[in-house]
Parts: sequence; C-alpha cells; structure tokens
Amino acid sequence: MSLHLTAVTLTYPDGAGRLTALDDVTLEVPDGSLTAVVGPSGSGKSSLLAVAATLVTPDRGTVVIDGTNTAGLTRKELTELRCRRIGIVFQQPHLLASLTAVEQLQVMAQLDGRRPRGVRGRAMELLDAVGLADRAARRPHQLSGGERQRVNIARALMNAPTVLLVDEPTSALDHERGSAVIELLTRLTRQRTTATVLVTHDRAQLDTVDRVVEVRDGRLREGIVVAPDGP
Ligand SMILES: Nc1ncnc2c1ncn2[C@@H]1O[C@H](COP(=O)(O)OP(=O)(O)OP(=O)(O)O)[C@@H](O)[C@H]1O
Repeated sequence: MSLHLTAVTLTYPDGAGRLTALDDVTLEVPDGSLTAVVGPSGSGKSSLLAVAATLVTPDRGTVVIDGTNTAGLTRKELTELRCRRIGIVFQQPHLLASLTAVEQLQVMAQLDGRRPRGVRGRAMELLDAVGLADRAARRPHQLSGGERQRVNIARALMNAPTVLLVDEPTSALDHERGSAVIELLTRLTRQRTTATVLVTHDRAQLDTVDRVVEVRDGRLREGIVVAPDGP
C-alpha cells in the first residue's frame, strides 16, 4: 500500500476561527489501483490532494507513503520523497514552450543536477505508452490540448513514482478526449502499479476506475457513488 491517509484533519485560518477543510479522512489506495475523488466545489478535494502530496501538513492524522510516515521527515527528506515517490499531474499541463515533448520528460530526471543514463530511452518509452512516440520532437504549440495533457501525464511518471496524484485532468478537454485521458490513467496505473488518486468534477468519465469516493464538507463517503451532484 503506497498511499495511506489515516484520520486526517486539516483546518485553515478563517477570520477569528478555523475552517475545517478535511475532517477525519481515512483513505487507503492499493498499488496498481485508481481511486477517483468527486464532490462539490469547496468540499475539500484539492486539500486532500495537497495533503497526499505532502505539500500541506495536516493538523491531525498521518500520511504514510511507501511505508514511511511523512510526519517524521525533515523538510529535505520530504522534498526528496516528493521527487522520487510522488508524481503530480496538474490541471493545466504547464509545459515549457521551448522544449520538445521528449525534452519535457528528460528535464524531470535532471532537475536535481544529475545526468543519469538512459533518460532519453525512458522518456521515449513513456511517450510511446501515452501514444505520442511520433510527436516526440514537437513543441507544445504543435500539440493538441489532449496531446499536451498526455505529455503532462508521461512527465509525472518519469521518475517512476509509486503515488500518482492527478488534479482535474479533463477540465480543458471535451468529453471524448476527457474519457480517453481517464482510460489512459487507469491503464498506466495498472501497468506501473502506482497508487493513483484522481480528483474530478466529472462523474460521467469514471467507468474504468477502480473506486469512487465522495468528499462532502471535508468528510469522505466510502463506496461507489453513482448519484449526480446534489443541490
Ligand atoms: N489556503 C486556504 N486558506 C483558507 N481556506 C482555504 C484554503 N484553501 C482552501 N480553503 C477552503 O477549504 C475548503 C476546501 O477547499 P478545497 O480547495 O479543498 O475544495 P475543492 O473541493 O477542491 O474545491 P474546487 O472543486 O472548487 O476546486 C473550502 O471551503 C475553501 O474555501
């Protein structure tokens, strides 16, 4: 189990008091499985992702990644863990305009100044896995929105993370392309045995995922949720 959140509570300052964004949330994500997190705006989905990414420290509860309780780590150790174990796919691809698709991936492996061997081969293999081997030499403006999002996903997998966190990856895509991206994420999750969490508004695209949980007012509801958003 690469990702295990236990009894996580997160509050933010709110005027004179505190706003509870996550309220006693427990979530286990098995390796090789994709859990989708749905819920209305402001319910706590992004907060959940930020805690799982170790970008935000909860008030209470534990975040265990690859068997390591992150509460016991120094800042430096946390940064290393994030770099090596966690892949994050943001809503917008934020690709670098001057780099080709394959270079966007290569740069990930060289961020810490090392120049490990086999980086280009690994980048090409990942581009192939997302169906973009023939687009490797293109720059972002020469790619479609869906293709840019697939480069974004391949880039997040470059350092072979065990936890993959994905924030609203389909918001800029039409339904068909959005569904294709979710299908791709499900396939990659199984192939690369990542523990994947996907935050999304769109329940219509979740046929292929392993599990759907819903956040409401910071609390997690277990089980498959098929009902549409309430009022
Ligand atoms: N940095 C912050 N400071 C104070 N309150 C915050 C902060 N970030 C989020 N919140 C509040 O915490 C609650 C949960 O926010 P969060 O962003 O996790 O919701 P969400 O489900 O991701 O929403 P959306 O779908 O609109 O992105 C909201 O009430 C929000 O206003």
